[in-house]
Amino acid sequence: MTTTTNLLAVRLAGVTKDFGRVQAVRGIDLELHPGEIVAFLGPNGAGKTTTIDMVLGLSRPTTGTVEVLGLEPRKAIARGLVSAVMQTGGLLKDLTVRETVAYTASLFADTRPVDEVLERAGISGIADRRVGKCSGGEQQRLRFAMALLSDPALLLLDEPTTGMDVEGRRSFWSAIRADAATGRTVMFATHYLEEADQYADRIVLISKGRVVADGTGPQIRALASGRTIRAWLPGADETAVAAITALGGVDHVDLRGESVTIHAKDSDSVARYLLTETDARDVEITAQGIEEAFLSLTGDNA
Ligand SMILES: Nc1ncnc2c1ncn2[C@@H]1O[C@H](COP(=O)(O)OP(=O)(O)OP(=O)(O)O)[C@@H](O)[C@H]1O
Repeated sequence: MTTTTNLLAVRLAGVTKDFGRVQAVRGIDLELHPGEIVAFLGPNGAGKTTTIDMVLGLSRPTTGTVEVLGLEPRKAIARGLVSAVMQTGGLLKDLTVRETVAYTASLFADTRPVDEVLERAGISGIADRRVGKCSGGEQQRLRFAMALLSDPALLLLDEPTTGMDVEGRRSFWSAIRADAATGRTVMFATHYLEEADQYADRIVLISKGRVVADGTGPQIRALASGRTIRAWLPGADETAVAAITALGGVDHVDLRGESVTIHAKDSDSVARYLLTETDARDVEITAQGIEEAFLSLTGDNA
């Protein structure tokens, strides 16, 4: 693999991208270090594909700069430093898995051996199978094998497991993780918090074209660790809301009529307060699910 010591794998500085009046990316600053596996997590339309396309040199930012291994993206691609695993296309059904990789290898001057990339992608055992007979997950591992031919320092994957079953997903990611242990930088886009949490070293959460959180899986999950407390609070008004908001660990209070909904890290002290200091009734506490927390972090439950 081409060494990239001390160079950032990816650097985005003040990047925006407009499509006419649509602001797909609204100011992203991001640095990926060599060897990191980074999930780009966000809901539909967050700007994941737009950003990945800029890193791949397929489009240019409206403002700001994108660098890949210290180079302009197109230069990095031309030097074989970057590969992508796309979701669809590019496979001929009648070729076998090995023929597909060998054919792709024949288009380039200098590649890793076909058997080596088949092994790395975990598909040596199905090398003689026709592509048309491969499952969606096997076809994705084949695309991964093709992407490894240039031995890229950076691998980009845009929602690589969409439509795969649980087992397909698991084998796909175990191949990616085993390969990344060699020092390759991997950046992947996903909708799935679970997938980001399980397979990435770092999660960059994006929403509406901006980074809204950046951390390890446990750090992102901690952001999502709150509780929701609902209660009936007779005579509740703005003063009551202010008193609850002032309690430690309360993130958000919403009052509709006399029904109050509180998001808090410390649900016990909120419940204690409601039951001892107010006339609250029907106090109910629920754990904030990971998906619910994700939606509240990305502001998509508004
Ligand atoms: N070529 C284009 N022309 C106009 N608008 C575009 C274009 N490409 C993307 N957009 C818009 O930019 C926003 C971001 O889209 P993008 O595809 O980057 O999001 P995403 O996070 O990858 O979403 P998904 O998970 O659905 O793929 C969306 O509002 C989308 O409709």
